[in-house]
Amino acid sequence: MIECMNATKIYQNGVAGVKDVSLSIREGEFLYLLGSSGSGKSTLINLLSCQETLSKGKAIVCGYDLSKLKKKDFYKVRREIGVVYQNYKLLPNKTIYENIAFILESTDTPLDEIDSKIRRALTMVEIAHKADYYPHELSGGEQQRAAIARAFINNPRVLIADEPTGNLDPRTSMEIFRLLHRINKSGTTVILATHDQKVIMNFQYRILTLDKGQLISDQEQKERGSLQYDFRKKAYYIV
Ligand SMILES: Nc1ncnc2c1ncn2[C@@H]1O[C@H](COP(=O)(O)OP(=O)(O)OP(=O)(O)O)[C@@H](O)[C@H]1O
Repeated sequence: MIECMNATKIYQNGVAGVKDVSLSIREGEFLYLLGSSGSGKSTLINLLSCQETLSKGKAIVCGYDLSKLKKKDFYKVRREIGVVYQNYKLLPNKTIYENIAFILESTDTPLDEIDSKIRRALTMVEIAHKADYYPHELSGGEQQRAAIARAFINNPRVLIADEPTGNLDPRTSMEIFRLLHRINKSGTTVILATHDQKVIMNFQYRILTLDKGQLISDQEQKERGSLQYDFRKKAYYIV
């Protein structure tokens, strides 16, 4: 589904956002992208979702070779990849419903399908009753659910979440993690970037760790159990 071979991004100021990253992500995987601030998580996400272009190396995403893809065809990759951001990026002057409709209208979805698609997506993220609210009228967790519904509305093959719980309390964060896992169970590949190394989820997962733009480890965990949050230790753990 995603293959990177020495993928490198050098910004105009000479800083390497990511350097010689090689990895392979299979369809349906749930994986964490860990790394401290500045380690290159957002750069890698922006490369994979065609928000940035490669400086060197190769990346193949959903069958598209990004090193050869023309700018006019970037939308083909973007429709396969939904991205969720820490600060939600919802349009403030549109209701939640309109925020999602905006995406569907720009992809030529037939008008008679728009309403049912939006209702289904909002039901999936459990905020159907807030469809006509504006973003500022929602809690952080609800706004993130709306952002997930928006990213998911075109059934992308990959959902990438860049620090989706950075602004949320632990309990709400856990609800968002559970939601992402539900989405993964339905077959979507999920990549969750975070610098919170204490986050541990309750089923099979893989952790890629970046440091100074380089991939320094790639581990797979097969542990299963149920997820608990320890408020004293401020950590998630499996029981
Ligand atoms: N547009 C840019 N121009 C120049 N340098 C950049 C740009 N964006 C990121 N960088 C640099 O690239 C490196 C990786 O940044 P990146 O934002 O990918 O890290 P990150 O792991 O996502 O960090 P955080 O967790 O703080 O969001 C950093 O040194 C950063 O300063």
